[in-house]
Amino acid sequence: MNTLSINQLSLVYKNDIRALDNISLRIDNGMFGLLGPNGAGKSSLMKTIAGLQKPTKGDITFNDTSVVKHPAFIKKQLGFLPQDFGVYPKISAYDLLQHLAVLKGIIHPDERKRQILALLEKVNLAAFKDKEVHTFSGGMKQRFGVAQALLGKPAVIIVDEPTAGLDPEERNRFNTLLSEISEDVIVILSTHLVEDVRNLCSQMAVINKGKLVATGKPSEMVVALNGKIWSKQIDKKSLPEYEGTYPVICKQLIEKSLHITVFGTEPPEGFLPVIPTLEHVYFQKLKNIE
Ligand SMILES: Nc1ncnc2c1ncn2[C@@H]1O[C@H](COP(=O)(O)OP(=O)(O)OP(=O)(O)O)[C@@H](O)[C@H]1O
Repeated sequence: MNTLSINQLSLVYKNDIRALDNISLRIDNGMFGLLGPNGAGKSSLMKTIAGLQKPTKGDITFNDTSVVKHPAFIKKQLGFLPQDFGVYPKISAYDLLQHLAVLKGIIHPDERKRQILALLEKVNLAAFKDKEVHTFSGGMKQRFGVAQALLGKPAVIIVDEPTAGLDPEERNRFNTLLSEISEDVIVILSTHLVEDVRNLCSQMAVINKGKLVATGKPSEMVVALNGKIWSKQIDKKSLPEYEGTYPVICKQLIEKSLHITVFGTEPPEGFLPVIPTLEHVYFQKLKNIE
């Protein structure tokens, strides 16, 4: 079992932006979803976990070794799948993996070849090993990204917004691949797609403005909202009035009419009960509605 322990972590950039504010989290094997709006601090947290930048305060330990004091320790055991690789060199998928494997320190040629072929098989790209990666579809590029992240058998894999720009079928295939991988390692999935976290992650955290606003098991967090979510179709003009009266979690246009969802321990007048979803949990925590 691997354990990543984040202890009272703060990060203030040179421009005085407090990107992380006293975050404490424990992450074990399996898929961990990191949710938050743009600018919440997700990338800052992932870069700090990866040992790419030092926090201003606090510590991160991976299997009891400090990542802050010994960044090389985690770097050796980490696979990173960024949102976008930028431009690919004009070489085949196999040759690119070869090159990246050397950079990762897989020095033995036979071991390198064995790992690369096994990974191409795993991500379903074996038939395309001689094709140049820049000719791949979005989904194929993401699967190639998984293959490169898995080189060297990492114990921690960080994926940043991996399904952005994928069509639904590619997204499904990619998500299945991620969940297969996460059985024996830590996979941290940073995203703003609540549905992906619901489908894939056994643990999650919500961060907002650098602060941890919630952490737990998605299924338990949803159950905790049972009997507390209510919805009503309203007239657009009366929205400000409703917003002034009730803790509104979300607003949704359904077939051109406006529906509002509110949080409440008692049923509000004229509202109907709604089965809670992780999206309700997300907005409730972001808006700090109790
Ligand atoms: N290198 C940097 N120097 C200064 N400020 C930064 C730096 N990187 C990020 N920030 C700021 O820190 C805050 C958190 O940014 P971060 O990129 O970690 O958020 P995020 O949750 O990953 O957002 P997104 O989903 O948009 O990538 C933002 O206000 C951002 O402008």
